[in-house]
Amino acid sequence: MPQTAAFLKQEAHAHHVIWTQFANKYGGIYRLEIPGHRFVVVSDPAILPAIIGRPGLPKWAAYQNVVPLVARSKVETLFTTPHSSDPMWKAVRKALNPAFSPTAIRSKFGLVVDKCLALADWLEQSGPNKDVEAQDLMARLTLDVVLMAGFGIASNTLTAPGPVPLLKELHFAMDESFRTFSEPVRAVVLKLLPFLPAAKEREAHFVRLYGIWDGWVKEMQARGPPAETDDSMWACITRVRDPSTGMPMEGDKLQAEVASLIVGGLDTTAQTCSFTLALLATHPEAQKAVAAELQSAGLLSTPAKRSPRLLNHSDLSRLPYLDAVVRESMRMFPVSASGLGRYTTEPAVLGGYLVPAGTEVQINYYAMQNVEANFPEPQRFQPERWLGHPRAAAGASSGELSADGSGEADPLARAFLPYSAGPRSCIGQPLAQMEVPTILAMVLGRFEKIVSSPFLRCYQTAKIVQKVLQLSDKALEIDWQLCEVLTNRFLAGELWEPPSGSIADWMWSCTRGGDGPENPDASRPATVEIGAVTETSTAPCQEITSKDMAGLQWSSISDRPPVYPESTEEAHARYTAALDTIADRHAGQNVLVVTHGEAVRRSVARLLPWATVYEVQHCGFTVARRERDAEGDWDAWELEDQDCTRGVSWVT
Ligand code: HEM
Repeated sequence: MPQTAAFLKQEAHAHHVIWTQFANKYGGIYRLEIPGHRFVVVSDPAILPAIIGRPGLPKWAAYQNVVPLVARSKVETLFTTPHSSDPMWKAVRKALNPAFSPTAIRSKFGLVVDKCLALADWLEQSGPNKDVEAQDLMARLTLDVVLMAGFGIASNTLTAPGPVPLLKELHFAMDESFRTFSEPVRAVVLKLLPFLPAAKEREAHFVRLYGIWDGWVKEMQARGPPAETDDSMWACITRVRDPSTGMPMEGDKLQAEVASLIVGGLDTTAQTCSFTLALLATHPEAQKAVAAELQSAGLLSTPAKRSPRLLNHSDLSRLPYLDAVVRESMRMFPVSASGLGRYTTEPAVLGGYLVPAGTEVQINYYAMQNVEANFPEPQRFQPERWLGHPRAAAGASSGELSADGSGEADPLARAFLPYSAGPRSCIGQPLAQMEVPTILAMVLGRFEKIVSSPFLRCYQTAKIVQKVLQLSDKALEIDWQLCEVLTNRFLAGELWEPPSGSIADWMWSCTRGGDGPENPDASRPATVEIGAVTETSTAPCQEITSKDMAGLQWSSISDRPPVYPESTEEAHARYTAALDTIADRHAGQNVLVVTHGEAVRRSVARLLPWATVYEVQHCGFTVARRERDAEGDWDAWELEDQDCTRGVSWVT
């Protein structure tokens, strides 16, 4: 254990990264001294059984810093109790087991799906141009899930916009808890001088937080004793009896146990999802592989099948690539990045070194999962490394740890412990392992886009398709760059005005109800066939009502009309540039572009320069795709083979 370092030089928030650099340099166990603390930092999985196996080392004192998150007084919870030999800890853990049994978790699957659908609505209503904070949305979703699944409390934060009081107060309290450690003097000053504004503000936050916990406990108590068959977390907690008194839990202890399950199930799961989404957003090839997997399982929303079948529980075991993505994300960004702390009450031999009593033993899971020794090219997001390593074999899912640390034959699984292992492993792991892939499969499978020319016939076609595919209004964008060439032949000159007000005031007034060049098919019903569904609109040129207009949105990239008048060549260049821009803007999505025959003809001619397009029927379509190469650059566009049933035909 050769290393002594000055903690004060380290950036507290990034210490897991710095400690990982030390692990790369000094190995799987090293000593670190900071004023008042003597640490041993461990990232060698072979040493873990002596630390977190049975009986293992007790949790270190810093766990007490999180008690104020869940209770005003000093009480122990499942999470903070130092020793796994503690009779009360044993009683709580045992009582809670039924809440996390396979049957119980399976019964909550529908709830998670419902919450994901609420998230889908939220995102669709926000539209593509509004930035959303993924972590906030995931925290809302996981809060709604853990409150309802565990405690029967309807929080519905995904249907109520605005800040969520619990999240606000909890995150303040978490920050305070961290500052107790990183700024110990501040904590003492605020305690000694309660009249300081900062101390008063702090107190007000905590009062509100305890008020929320208290309110929920009272709500549950008001329901009366849970039924015997009830295996919710709340029901299980009410069955706990203190081994020393035989009495049920009450007061702060009861509140703290409830609150720590909610806290345990919240940011952990939410951050796992948002890290995974961030990694997929920055690795389009992986995103595409997930989409392909979802598609082959019938779970991806596509223009041809807008509403995929609803995810069912058995799908979760049939999505190996998504599972690999989640594991890779949890490897790179374990939510317990800063490590788990234990301490030695007596001299202990760890990794061949004699560690004196009173040493803080820090398990650095982040390092363990990010050092070259355990994972080749650890900085690379490589879900493929997990393919062929079944999840069941992973230490993370078994929660077990062999006595010598070598029991796990799979070397990857052996060094992958995002839920920890042994008796103090995450009790919520079965719930999280169902929740995370469900959320991701539903989020990644659902979203598609329609971008339409603003001309009435395109808009109406797009509207019909949108309805058939059950897309929200916000999924339909109008893009000026897709409109037909702007010459006198198509637009009556006297109607030309830049779109200062409603588009209906000027553009559609020249086409509404008429049968001139804008509406060659005005008298014919428009029929759109998508998959098995056929939608017929009997009046393609009927008036657009203000209700239709309500959800209309202009594409943020091309909300200005093209120059007028423009030459045919200018219009051709515009169509093809527009397609590229739309594709870039919606990379990774299936986008239906509704435009004019001439624009379709030009686009096909650009992709197949040797071909002559001889027919583009009304509502004819074709499919273009492009892929990224290994460097992340786009390959050339490819057009799917000609299919005469689609109404776009060419000869080569
Ligand atoms: C992706 C999601 C999750 C991750 C990565 C995660 C990770 C962990 C880890 C690493 C520990 C060990 C902590 C230590 O020894 O210091 C732990 C413990 C714990 N977790 Fe989780 N957790 C997740 C989800 C949940 C959920 C959904 C719940 C409950 C609803 C939960 C409740 C708990 C509790 C109560 C403990 C303390 C167990 C004990 O000491 O007996 N966690 N979790």
